[in-house]
Amino acid sequence: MRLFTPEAMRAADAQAVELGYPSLLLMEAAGRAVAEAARAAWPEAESYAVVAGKGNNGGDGLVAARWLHLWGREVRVYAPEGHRGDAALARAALAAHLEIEPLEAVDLREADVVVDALFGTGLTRPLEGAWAELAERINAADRPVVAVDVPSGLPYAPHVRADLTVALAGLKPDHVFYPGRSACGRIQLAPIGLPPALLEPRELPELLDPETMRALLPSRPGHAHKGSVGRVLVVGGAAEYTGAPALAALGAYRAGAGLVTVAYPSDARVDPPLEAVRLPVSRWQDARLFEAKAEALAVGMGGGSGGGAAARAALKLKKPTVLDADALYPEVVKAYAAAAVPTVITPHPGEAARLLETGVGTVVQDPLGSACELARRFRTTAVLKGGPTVLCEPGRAAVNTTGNPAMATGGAGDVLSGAIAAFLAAGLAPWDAARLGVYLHGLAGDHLGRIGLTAHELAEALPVVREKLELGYLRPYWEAGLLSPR
Ligand SMILES: NC(=O)C1=CN([C@@H]2O[C@H](COP(=O)(O)OP(=O)(O)OC[C@H]3O[C@@H](n4cnc5c(N)ncnc54)[C@H](OP(=O)(O)O)[C@@H]3O)[C@@H](O)[C@H]2O)[C@@H](O)CC1
Ligand SMILES: [K+]
Repeated sequence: MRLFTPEAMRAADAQAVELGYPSLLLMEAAGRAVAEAARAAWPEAESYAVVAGKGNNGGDGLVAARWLHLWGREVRVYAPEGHRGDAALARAALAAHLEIEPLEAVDLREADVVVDALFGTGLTRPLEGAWAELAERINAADRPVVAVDVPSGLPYAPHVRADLTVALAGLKPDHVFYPGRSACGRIQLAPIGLPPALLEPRELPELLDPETMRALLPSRPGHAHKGSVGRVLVVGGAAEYTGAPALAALGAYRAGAGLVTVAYPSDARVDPPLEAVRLPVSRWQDARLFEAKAEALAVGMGGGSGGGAAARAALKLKKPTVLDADALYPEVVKAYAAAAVPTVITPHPGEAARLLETGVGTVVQDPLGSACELARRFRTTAVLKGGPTVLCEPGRAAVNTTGNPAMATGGAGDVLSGAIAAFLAAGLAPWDAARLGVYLHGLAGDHLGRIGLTAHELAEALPVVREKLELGYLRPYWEAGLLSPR
């Protein structure tokens, strides 16, 4: 599954038409899918109000109105004049059954459900005047709202707030990024007949789904031993951050590492898990660091002001490395790129801004663009943490579909770095280790769910959700009937 920009969606649509697929069939499938989704979501509803706009989103609404009417529901339809193309045909088909009232007559008092078909992906600017007023009225009516494709007005304000959004053909940024996502309510993806080949353009970001992630899980052969399934060296810790390396070690073990060694300054009271090998060093150039048995490293967590020095020392091992927190300085990450060491960097927006020498606001406003700039500038796999976490490496990008705001808690990032390092150590390429680590970590957060969860619990939940994934129990959130994780 890919994340479609409105332009990419239009391009797929146009390609289907070029291949000979009649565009009216797409609109018919879209409108009917909306009607079916509304009927399934509110089976008791008898009366509907369909508020349609002047473009194809409105056309979809007119098709939905016809089907709801044919199924015996009470339907009032409000739409402006002047539809063109397929929307005009949808209007003609509806007009054979029902009177279409002007938008000035909108009355939502008798409606059990409101269908919002004002604007979809063709919106080019914020709603104003009468259009803005209509969106506000839909919200004020306090009725269940089903949005056609996207809640009208997004990504700007004002916009409709829906209970159910029927995403047509593919998911778009407002179904995935905030604030759009919180205005969508439940999200249901409706295939409308586009040929599957048009729905997987490789240049668009991938939305992580359970099936793809399951295929990445490293296998555990019967003759496995602790030295054969991936050993991780965690390098970090400082006087004031003693928990971070311990949580990274726990994350690595809970993601399946065979052996974890934790190297930390001997004057810091780091307390690694009982199962870890301890490597207190009085200086980062200690020879024992370079002899540590590990196939991958997690570096920088809780490193404080010594994080850069720790990362420079760890670079000498020349092993695949996750760079986090106090290792995330431009000169450090550039040194790894220059040494051609495979890296995954895991910044939060503040650290990403530091690396890109820009403001946090810029990063938050365009997470995908920022992650891709990090990947390009530092020749690395970039994991930009957030809601949702996005990933990029030169030539490809992905958006995570698991996780929730309860995971905004101290130490959660350390667990993630440890988990990604465990997958690197198991032999996965940086892109696969990063995607799998991020996906499982979010899944652990969704499994725990409640605000107040701790990083420690996140690590503990990793084997539980891994098993669910392995057994094929999971479905992507956009499949019918599933709640989007906020
Ligand atoms: N595979 C697919 O993708 C399929 C997509 N389908 C559907 O098509 C939808 C996209 O349809 P669309 O392109 O006609 O755009 P839509 O959102 O109806 O609005 C366009 C109109 O709004 C206007 N306008 C813009 N901003 C405005 C503003 N602020 N305030 C006022 N007016 C504004 C703009 O004109 P403008 O004023 O900019 O000249 C234009 O007249 C998509 O979401 C899906 O529902 C399906 O039918 C089948 C297959
Ligand atoms: K809409």
